[in-house]
Amino acid sequence: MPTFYDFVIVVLSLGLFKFVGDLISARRQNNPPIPPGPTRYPFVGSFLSIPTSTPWKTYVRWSQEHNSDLVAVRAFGQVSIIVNTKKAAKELFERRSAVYADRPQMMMADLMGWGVATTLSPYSDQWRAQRKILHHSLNATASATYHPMHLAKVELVLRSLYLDPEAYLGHIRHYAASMAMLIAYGYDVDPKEDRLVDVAEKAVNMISNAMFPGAMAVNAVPMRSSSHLCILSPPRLILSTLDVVRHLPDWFPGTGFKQYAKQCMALTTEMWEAPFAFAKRSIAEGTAPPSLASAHIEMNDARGGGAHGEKMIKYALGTLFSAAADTTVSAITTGILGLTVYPAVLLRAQAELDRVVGRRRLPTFKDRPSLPYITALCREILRWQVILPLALAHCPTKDDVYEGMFIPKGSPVLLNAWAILHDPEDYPDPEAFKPERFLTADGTLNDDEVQAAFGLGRRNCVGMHMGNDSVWITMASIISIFNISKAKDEHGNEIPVEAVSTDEAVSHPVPFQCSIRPRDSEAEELLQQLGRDTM
Ligand code: HEM
Repeated sequence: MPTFYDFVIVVLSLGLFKFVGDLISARRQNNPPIPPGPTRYPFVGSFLSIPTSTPWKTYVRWSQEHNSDLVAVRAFGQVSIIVNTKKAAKELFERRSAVYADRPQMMMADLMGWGVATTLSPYSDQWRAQRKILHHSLNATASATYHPMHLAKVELVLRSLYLDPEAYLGHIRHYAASMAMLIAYGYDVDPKEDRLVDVAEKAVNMISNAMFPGAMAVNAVPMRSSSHLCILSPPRLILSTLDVVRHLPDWFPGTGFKQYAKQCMALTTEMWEAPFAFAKRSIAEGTAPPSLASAHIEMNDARGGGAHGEKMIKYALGTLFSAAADTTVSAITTGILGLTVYPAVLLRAQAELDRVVGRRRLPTFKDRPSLPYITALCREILRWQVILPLALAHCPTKDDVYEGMFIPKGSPVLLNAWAILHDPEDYPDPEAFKPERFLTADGTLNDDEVQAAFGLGRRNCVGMHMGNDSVWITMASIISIFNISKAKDEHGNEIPVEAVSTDEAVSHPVPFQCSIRPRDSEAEELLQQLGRDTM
């Protein structure tokens, strides 16, 4: 990881451009004021106030202090805007979606090999081509065709939890990775150790760390505009700065980040290429199982899409794995955390399952309409510990004004999904894990599908149906078979569990211990039956 020295060098070099930045922003003097925010000092602006830990909470506080839906951080001439209310988020990301469909481009993401991913691509033909492939493969109807795969993989999760409950996180990781790899490439993941999964997980971790505020000073150098970590604005000027920084030799002080980027680039290259090469090889050998890769390669060949079309498929499917696996793991782990800390929720969920499904079989997707409490529980998981608390940064393609506040073209605009999903007006007692908040008085589901957890507007999550399916079937199945509670130490005392999540772009519960045991002999019998069927 880069050192503090890297940080100082990059910040100082950015400062050199402050004067020119001011000149350019003077052009905008006639515009309304930017949204309020923390005190801005000469030269650094509000750089020193940018929070590095749970920033989403600090942004809510600023929003309340200034009585404003939007707050802004201004540092070294660059403005980043944070959208903290549902009203403003709907207006900007949904009603003005054509303006807010772009992503800020980070030099660091590009150096790490992530610039081609659907998630981080600018609003461009490349993004449209990849989004079309993913939408075709992940819309509600397509996602329903993966239900049998979910059921088979969830049985493996249950069996693994039975045999080795302490390693629950590994079992969940295996489930999420194997679903994504199977759907995308027809590739069956090795449960013990799998090179392709290992590589992709490491690459995802590296970008998730690099995108978090304060994690990587070089994020301060944007490529085309910037992200909320990226601190300077005038694009052309920055490009020249970027060229200097990017091409400095590795021994040059302050360029430690390049090593980090190089390590990641090796991983991302393998992540894009290796599984796709596997799919192509199996097509050529006539052994390819049905997968998105084989379907899209066939369609691309039929329409003469050539090498460019194939590249789009490769990046779209590589993105599928990287976007699906980590988020799904975080959601399911959050569910286990919620049940560990709130035992009454587990009992109510088990009662519903017992009434509707009984004890002699596992729940299936067909039971979903009759299990509103389980669905409410899954919504509460996504609301309670928001998985991407600040979603992914958008940026406007032209200058804009919201309620008298100026939003400069190209500035990173962040959806504070955490703020929206923890607004006490909509979610009283927001820190508590209460699935019933999604039920009406007569016990049916209300119409709040926690959209903000999946982002809003044209760049919202294209995999939300598959994400919801994964969380729902895994939670329903685990709850129907296991009791989950706090683990005990060697003296029989409960080990306390704190519901805290990590400071990353994709936030995960901080590792915690829990006890996962079959509910009773009936559950154990069912588990043994699964063992016989799946061995
Ligand atoms: C519970 C699980 C998931 C959560 C909470 C989640 C959340 C999100 C969020 C917040 C965004 C950013 C939206 C924005 O910028 O406004 C996003 C984007 C995205 N997600 Fe998900 N996601 C989940 C699962 C998945 C799955 C399973 C897939 C694929 C199978 C997927 C694929 C994507 C892609 C490709 C994007 C980028 C969209 C774009 O930039 O056009 N996600 N997701």
